[in-house]
Amino acid sequence: MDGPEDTDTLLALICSLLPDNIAPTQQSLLDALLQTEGDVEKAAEIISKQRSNSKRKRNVSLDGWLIRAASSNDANGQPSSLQSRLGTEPFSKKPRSANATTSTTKTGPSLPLSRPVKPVENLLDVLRQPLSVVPSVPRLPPLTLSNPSLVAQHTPCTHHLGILPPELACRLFYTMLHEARDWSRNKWWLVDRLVESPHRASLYTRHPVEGNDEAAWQGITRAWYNGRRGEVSKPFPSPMEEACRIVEKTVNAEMCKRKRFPLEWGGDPDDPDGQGLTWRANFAAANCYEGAKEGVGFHSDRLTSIGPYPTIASLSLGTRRVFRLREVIALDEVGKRAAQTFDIPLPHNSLCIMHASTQERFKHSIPPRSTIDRFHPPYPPPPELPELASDPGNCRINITFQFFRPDFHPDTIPRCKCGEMTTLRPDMKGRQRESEGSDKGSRSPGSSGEHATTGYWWTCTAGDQNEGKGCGFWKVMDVKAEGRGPFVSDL
Ligand SMILES: O=C(O)CCC(=O)C(=O)O
Ligand SMILES: [Fe+2]
Repeated sequence: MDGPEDTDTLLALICSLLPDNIAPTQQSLLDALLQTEGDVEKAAEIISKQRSNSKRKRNVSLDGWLIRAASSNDANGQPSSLQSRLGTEPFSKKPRSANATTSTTKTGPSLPLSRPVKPVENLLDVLRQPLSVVPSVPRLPPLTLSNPSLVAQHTPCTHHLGILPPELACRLFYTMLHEARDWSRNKWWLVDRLVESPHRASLYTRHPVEGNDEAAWQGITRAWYNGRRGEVSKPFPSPMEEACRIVEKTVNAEMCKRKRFPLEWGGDPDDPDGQGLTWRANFAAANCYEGAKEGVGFHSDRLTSIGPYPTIASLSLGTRRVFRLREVIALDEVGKRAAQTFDIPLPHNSLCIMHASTQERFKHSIPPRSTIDRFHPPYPPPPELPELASDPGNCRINITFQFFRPDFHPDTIPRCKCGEMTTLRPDMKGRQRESEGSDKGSRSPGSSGEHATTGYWWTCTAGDQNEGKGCGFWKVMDVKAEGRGPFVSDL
C-alpha cells in the first residue's frame, strides 16, 4: 500500500511548506530537492528565498512560518525537524541524522493520539497541491490499452478476460462485498497530517498457514497495515480459495513464456510448500471501491515480504474501473523523454498480472472518476449470504494475490533505530546507479525493452504510525550479505 515514499509526495510536501502566493514549477521543485539531497525543509527555504529575491512579495519569513507551523503541531512545543520525520526514499549515500523519538504506538483504526490533530484527510486531496507544472519535455497524453494484446505490447503486465467461471466470479464478488463491511481505510501519517486512502482494504492469508509460522504472518500483516499493531489477517473464504487455484495456473502458464529476471525468486518447485509451482499465492490484499469517487493514489507495492521483481496477480470483480500505470523516468533520462501513462480498463472477472519489473518501473493507481458504469451481476446473491450493506451495482472488488518469499521472512528484515521493521523499496529513479557513476544501460518503455538493474533500499517507515516521526534510517539492500535467495540467477 502507499505511504510517504516517493518523489511526488516530497514535491507535495515542499508545496505544503510554501506560502499560498508561491506556485513553483515542477522543475524548480525537483532542482531544489536535488540540491538539498531530499531535504524538504531546506528545499522549501531555497524556493521561497528565490521568490522573495525576485518578487519581494512576501512579508513573512519562511523560517518564522516553519517554526510556527512546527510548534503548533508539536506536543512539546518543540520546533521539530520535518526532514527527520519523513520516512523517505534516500537521495544520497550519506545517512541522515537519526532523531530518536518517544513513541506512542498506535493500535487499531482509531489511532489514539498524544496531541490534538487536524482531522484525517483524504490522501488524494493532500497530494492535490497547487503545482504549476512546466515539463522540460512535452507531456505524453495517457494511452488507453483497451485489449490484452495492447497491454502486453506496452507494459510488463498481461490482462486476462473472463478468468473465472461466471458463477464463481459472481459468488466471490458477493462474498467479498459482504466481507467488506468489516474492512477499513488504511491510515498513516504524512508529516503532520493523518491521511487515509479513499477506499477500504483488508489482508487475507491462505490457510493452512505455511510452515505453521503464525509469528511470520503476524509480522507480514503488521507491515502490510503500515506498521499498525493489533490488526489480524483473515483466512481466504472458500470461493477465494477456488479462484486462487485458477489464478495460480494462469500466472504459472504466463510466467513460463516470459524472460525471468535474475533477482526473482528461484525457489525449488520440489519444495513441499512449492507444490510444483514457480509462483504461488499465499496471501492477498482485498480492496473495495464504492462509487466513482473512491480510488487509490499512485504507488508501487511494498516489497518487504515479496522481494524484488515480484509477480502480483490482481483480480477485478464488479463495476469496471480504470487501472492507471505511470512510468517512472530514471534520473539519467529526465529531460530526455517523458513518462508514459497507460490506462487499462478492468472489467468484472478479469485478471491483470503485474509481472516482474512492474513494481520497479511503474507506479499504479485507481483514479477517482466522475461517473461509474453500473454493474449488473449476472447471478443473484447466494441465498446463504445475509443482505448486502452496499449496492453491488456501484462497487468494485479487487483481490491482489501475492507470494510471500521465505527468504524475506520478518525475522530477516533489518530493524531501524526506532526498533521497527524497515520497508523495502526499489530505487525507481536509478539513484544508486547515478551515485556509483555506473552505466548499466537505460530503460525503455514496453515489455521488450532492456531494463537497467534496479537497486533497493531498506527505509524506516515507523513515522507512518508514529505521528510522522521516524528515524530516517536507510540502507542499501545487499542480497548476498543478507543471505537471501535462491534467486533465478542461482538456478
Ligand atoms: O484495485 C486495484 O486494482 C489496485 C490495488 C492496489 O494497488 C493494491 O492493493 O496495492
Ligand atoms: Fe498496489
